[in-house]
Amino acid sequence: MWRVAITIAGLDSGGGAGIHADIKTFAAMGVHGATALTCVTAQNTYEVREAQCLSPQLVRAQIMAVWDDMGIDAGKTGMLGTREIIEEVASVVGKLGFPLVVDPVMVAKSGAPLISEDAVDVLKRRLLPVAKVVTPNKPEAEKLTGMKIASVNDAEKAAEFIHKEYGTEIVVVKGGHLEGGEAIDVVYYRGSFHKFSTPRLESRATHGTGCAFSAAIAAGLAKGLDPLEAIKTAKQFIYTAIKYGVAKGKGHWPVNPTAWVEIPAERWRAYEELRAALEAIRKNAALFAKAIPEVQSNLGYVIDPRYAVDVNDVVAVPGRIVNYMGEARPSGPPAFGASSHTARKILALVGKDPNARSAMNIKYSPELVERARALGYKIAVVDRRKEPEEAKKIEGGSMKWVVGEALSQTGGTAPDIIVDLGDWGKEPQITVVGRTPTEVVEKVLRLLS
Ligand SMILES: Cc1ncc(COP(=O)(O)OP(=O)(O)O)c(N)n1
Ligand SMILES: Cc1nc(C(=O)O)sc1CCOP(=O)(O)O
Repeated sequence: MWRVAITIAGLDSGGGAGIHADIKTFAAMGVHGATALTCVTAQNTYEVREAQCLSPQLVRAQIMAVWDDMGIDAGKTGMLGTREIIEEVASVVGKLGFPLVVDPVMVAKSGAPLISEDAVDVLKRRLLPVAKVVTPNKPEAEKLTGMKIASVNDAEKAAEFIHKEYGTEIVVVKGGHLEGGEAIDVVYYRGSFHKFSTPRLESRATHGTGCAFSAAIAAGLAKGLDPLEAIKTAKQFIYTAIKYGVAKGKGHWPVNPTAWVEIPAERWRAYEELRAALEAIRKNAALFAKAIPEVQSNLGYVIDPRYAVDVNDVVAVPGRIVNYMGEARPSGPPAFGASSHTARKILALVGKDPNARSAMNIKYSPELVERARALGYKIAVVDRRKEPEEAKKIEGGSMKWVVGEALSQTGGTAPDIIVDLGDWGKEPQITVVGRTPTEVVEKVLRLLS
């Protein structure tokens, strides 16, 4: 069943915070997202240039238009701009009664005010009493309580104070601005404290964190999750959104709410692509068997390089592709993290050429190199005897060195094949490179045919 969540918030023209962050979050969390726009800001990752708010009546009309048509299962507020808008939102939410998460946005990361000074009191006295959850960060909690917050203990006192003073049922004081190796959020709920923590990320991608976090809680509530479950999931969600942030802009980069669904989707796509390519090898098993080297072959495929961190993001064949009685056979179904050499080679390749996402090692022979030349393949030849001792000592250093040498011959874009002439105790090999495993398999087939 579809659930509806509404964001009552401002627009950030840079798309990092405000309603953009909220709607991306709603979509990633699987709820239908609706909007009541409060203010328009001309904003990017480093400054707010202009801001203009709509009339309170128009904000109410947007909420009512959604309510009258599909109902609202939960909502959240972000930038509310003026005291009049806050009063109107408090009045309409109080009447409709859907669970509301208030992100008490006061100042943008760039330092610009997002709410007028005289509105903070209205937010405390009118909006917080009708909210189910409020999610202040340290400076916001300090402003709401008048307390200084320097520790988890202080955060607990502030959370309890906000509940008792303003009546919000659940208070989440976020730990992003506190010191320590873990970012600990403190939750006050029904007389008890709960802590949710994730490792602290030293990331530049923090624009929109408060927006996406509160939207994720609202999405959880809209789906009917227990509030603590909704907060716990939102914490994991925002960790992912920061870790895989959008590396764009001159200031604080935008968080990436879609990483939550894009990464699992990418892994599935990569798995399926590799499976299809292995099927093509099976169909030509006798031909491929001739190309299996002593160390055996592997075929790997990395997920979208924006999300690739290490060998666990490369899908390959566990136990490699072997020559079994004259037929090439994958030893098992594809798995992530199944390859070391091929995976490192691919990671080094995509680090320089984002299109070179797949590779397979095959047996070296001068005839195959000649055939590649005849086919017009772009070829790089690497002499492993020249590999410096330092590269050999580093984990995965050799693969990086081979790829670096190869791409220095081809102007920075990946060749079709890298010919590795081997060294003492190192079998010479050919690595066939392509955008997808299917393309790699096709290139190998052409070489062997
Ligand atoms: C339109 C708009 N709404 C909210 C914000 C706040 O976003 P940000 O500055 O990233 O701070 P957090 O709330 O995410 O901590 C904004 N800048 N613009
Ligand atoms: C053992 C070996 N060495 C290679 C090289 O290119 O030097 S390719 C290879 C076989 C594949 O290994 P994996 O399963 O770790 O990808």
